Amino acid sequence: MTVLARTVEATRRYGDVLALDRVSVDIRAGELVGLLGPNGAGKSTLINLFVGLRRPSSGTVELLGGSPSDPAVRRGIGVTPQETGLPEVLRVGEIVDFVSSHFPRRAAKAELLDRFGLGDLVKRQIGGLSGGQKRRLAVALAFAGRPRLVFLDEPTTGLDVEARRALWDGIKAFHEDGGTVLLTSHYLEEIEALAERVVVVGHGRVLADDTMRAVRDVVGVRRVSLDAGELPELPELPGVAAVEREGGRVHLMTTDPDRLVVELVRSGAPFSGLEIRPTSLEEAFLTITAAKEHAHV
Ligand SMILES: Nc1ncnc2c1ncn2[C@@H]1O[C@H](COP(=O)(O)OP(=O)(O)OP(=O)(O)O)[C@@H](O)[C@H]1O
Repeated sequence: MTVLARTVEATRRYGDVLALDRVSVDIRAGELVGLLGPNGAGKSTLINLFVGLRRPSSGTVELLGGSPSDPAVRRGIGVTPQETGLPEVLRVGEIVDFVSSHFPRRAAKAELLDRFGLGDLVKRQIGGLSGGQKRRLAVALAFAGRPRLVFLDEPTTGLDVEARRALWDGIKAFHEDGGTVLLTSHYLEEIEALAERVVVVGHGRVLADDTMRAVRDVVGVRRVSLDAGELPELPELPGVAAVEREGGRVHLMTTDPDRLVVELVRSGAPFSGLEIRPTSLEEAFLTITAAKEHAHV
């Protein structure tokens, strides 16, 4: 499958800060990739390398078969950064025309605005839009030049559920037409709802890069919950990656729930209300991050 963007062993330092550490990632044509990681993991830095806003300290970055620093290459992509400032006095239709005019291929304005639920606002000044409408417009503008590849850095931050869904629909429609997307998000359900592939980053490193299902399966973390009654401490149990307490209820994260339950019964500790369930992506991701951190200590 054609690779549209690629980093090979890309490292980026800001002074003493190692924001990205030998990251190799391929974005292939037609993929919708979610980039997931905690604050400061290096997600924005990776996007900035791909779109030519930053250069790697070492390693290479390729974009659409060329260099991200080439403006002709960059015309093939669309970007919505984390923070956007749009001129307040321009009207919605005017800003779409302005942005589209920089590209050889332009999206149909009405269709673009409809896709992001902005169809009725074409004549509205940007200063008169709500925060959610502004954000949707900023994301819609990434699609104005009919790009092959779109980078969205936390596209739905600050949006309510309805606005978020309108935005998801716009992104999905682009992807269903064959478009390629790399998006970062703090909303894990967003990555789960949109992306087929997840790249998990932490401390500038790629911790996992696989299908959503595989990332879960590889981690394979299950949550074993039980009521431990009056017991102040549970006995030492094997394979527990993390423990959470909620009143009298204890949640144990483990990759081997069967063995844990056997050992729990063997220990003779009183418990009730046993429940085992798969973890959410967030829990899985926190567990991988914690495990890798542990491994590097
Ligand atoms: N311009 C800069 N100057 C100095 N340090 C920077 C700069 N940009 C980013 N960093 C640092 O690089 C690291 C990675 O930051 P980056 O913004 O890429 O993370 P992120 O995963 O996008 O975080 P967030 O989810 O908070 O947006 C952080 O430690 C950050 O403080």
